[in-house]
Amino acid sequence: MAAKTYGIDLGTNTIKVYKKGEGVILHERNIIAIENKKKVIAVGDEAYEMNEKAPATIKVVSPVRSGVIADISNMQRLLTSIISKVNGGKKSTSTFYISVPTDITSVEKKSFYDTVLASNSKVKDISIVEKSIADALGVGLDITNARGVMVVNIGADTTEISIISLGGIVLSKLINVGGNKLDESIKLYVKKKYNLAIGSKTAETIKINLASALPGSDETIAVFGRNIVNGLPAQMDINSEMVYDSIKEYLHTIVDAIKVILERTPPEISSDIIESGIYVTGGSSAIKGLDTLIASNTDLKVNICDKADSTVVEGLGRIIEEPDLKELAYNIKQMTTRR
Ligand SMILES: Nc1ncnc2c1ncn2[C@@H]1O[C@H](COP(=O)(O)OP(=O)(O)OP(=O)(O)O)[C@@H](O)[C@H]1O
Repeated sequence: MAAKTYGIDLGTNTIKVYKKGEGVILHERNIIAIENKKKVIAVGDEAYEMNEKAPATIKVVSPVRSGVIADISNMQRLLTSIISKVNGGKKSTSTFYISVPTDITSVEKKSFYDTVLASNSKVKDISIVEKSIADALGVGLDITNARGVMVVNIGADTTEISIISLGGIVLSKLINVGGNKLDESIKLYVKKKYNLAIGSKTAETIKINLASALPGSDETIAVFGRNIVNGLPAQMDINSEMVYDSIKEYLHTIVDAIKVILERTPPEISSDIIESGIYVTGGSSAIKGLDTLIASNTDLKVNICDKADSTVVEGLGRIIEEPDLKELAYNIKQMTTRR
């Protein structure tokens, strides 16, 4: 059987897979359900359906936390199952390109490599790509020239802010703020203000429907939860102003981190960024008004990207398909010589 080449973005909430010649073939939740501590009963979206609903014998686990692999053995089991699925249940010799956050330790980066290596018995080769490099390529930017660009990826547990020039990372900062913090905050706010306990999925639905980075919107949705005073199931209307109050602090933390990186950016690159603006990617960049919030606080143009939750895996795809971009990937031996 012919060798296959895959690009894999192992995010905190989602796992995305690109297959050479085909494009993005998988985009699912990065989550696994295990019965009696041993048996894998579901992975991906199917396991996510079980989250917060499963009996005590079934554990539903997210192996990536804050952008790094926190549970190596479950990540290996999940990835083994995902690779088998994309390979149609067969084992075939495969080459992998994997994205890793820049601002993590080399031990944490190596765990991504080790996980992919252990997940498939027929690994031919594994190349590593800095996540922000893949991200910028996925946006469609040419990053190999001397024009500096700024990319801000707002994901589930993390926001990674990077300045890229000449195919390398000039500056990078990873903060542990992303969509999951917003969900948590909405959950706490609803509990405190309305005595209503809601699950993480409901909090995410509220965010996706009502979150805005600016005050003044007036929308309402009905949500279901448990009244913590009488313990009974209850329904309540939640409005967008309440959601704004609960998330605004975190959005300002992201804006502040962007400003810190801008302050440290070399002047010649700053002038490039004034012209091209900031590129904002990641699933959480879909929050309404986020571009306006960042633009008004930085005086820079802000570009929110199409398919912003898939730019990293699309960028891995470009490296796989375009021979000129191969040099942006590196192997495990070169890892220690990189920043
Ligand atoms: N329409 C939307 N509005 C607001 N948030 C959204 C929307 N769609 C997705 N999100 C959020 O985007 C986040 C997932 O984004 P993404 O897939 O880029 O993250 P990830 O790669 O899994 O995480 P990380 O980059 O932190 O490792 C989740 O928090 C999700 O709730």
